[in-house]
Amino acid sequence: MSTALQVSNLVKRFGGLVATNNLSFSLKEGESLGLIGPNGAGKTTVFSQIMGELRQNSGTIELFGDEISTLSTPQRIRAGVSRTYQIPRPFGEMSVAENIRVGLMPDNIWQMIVSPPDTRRERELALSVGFLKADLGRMPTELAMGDLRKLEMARTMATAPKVMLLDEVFAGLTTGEIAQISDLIQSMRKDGMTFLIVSHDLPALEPLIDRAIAIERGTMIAEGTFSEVMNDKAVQASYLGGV
Ligand SMILES: Nc1ncnc2c1ncn2[C@@H]1O[C@H](COP(=O)(O)OP(=O)(O)OP(=O)(O)O)[C@@H](O)[C@H]1O
Repeated sequence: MSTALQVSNLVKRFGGLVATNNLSFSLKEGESLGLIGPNGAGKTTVFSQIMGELRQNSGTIELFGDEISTLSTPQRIRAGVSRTYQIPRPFGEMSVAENIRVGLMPDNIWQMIVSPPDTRRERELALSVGFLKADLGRMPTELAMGDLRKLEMARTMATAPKVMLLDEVFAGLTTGEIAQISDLIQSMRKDGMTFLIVSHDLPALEPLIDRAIAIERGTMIAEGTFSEVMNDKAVQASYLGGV
């Protein structure tokens, strides 16, 4: 199995704060890795560097063997990595269907102008995350947090990623919605999708991952199976310290 994502010796500083401290980890194709750590540990900052929304001070990020650090965010999305946001970021003036359409847009500007929207695929993606047909025309302002998170998933899936970074996809969801998104992630795993998942909902996270890494103040403190990481003394101290 080839390596999908390789993060090596990543460092990110915000002034005097070291938010990512010489962090290295890799994901094999089709693997699902949990990234855990208390509030402020630096999880979202890692996602932002992988996507190119933040530039690392040093270190490398390789996607399927190619260094992607010099690429723009849209170029990285085209290369096959896509993320959801902890705070959903829909286009406010666009409906559910139109938000998904943005993710489905072809790279080529001319194709974008001449191709009609793929409404069948928009509907398919919306239904797969749990929307009803009647929801397609709804505007983000009408959506509850659970629906906004579902829209994040659908928009991310629309870019046809090979590696998906999921940031707190369960926050604010009902038990039923968590089950629905979990089922969706599991079915994508069966189809070979590679995942890096951040979640404070550890019971929901556990069945979705093959391995976990724990970070504190940007530094990796444990790596292993979910139970190995959760039983690690440094991880337990880190969570207790964060309460
Ligand atoms: N743009 C920024 N400028 C300055 N400091 C930042 C910036 N973004 C994040 N930080 C700091 O970097 C550290 C890591 O933040 P980050 O949001 O990555 O943590 P996190 O693990 O995702 O937290 P949470 O679980 O609360 O979402 C924190 O101390 C945060 O205050």
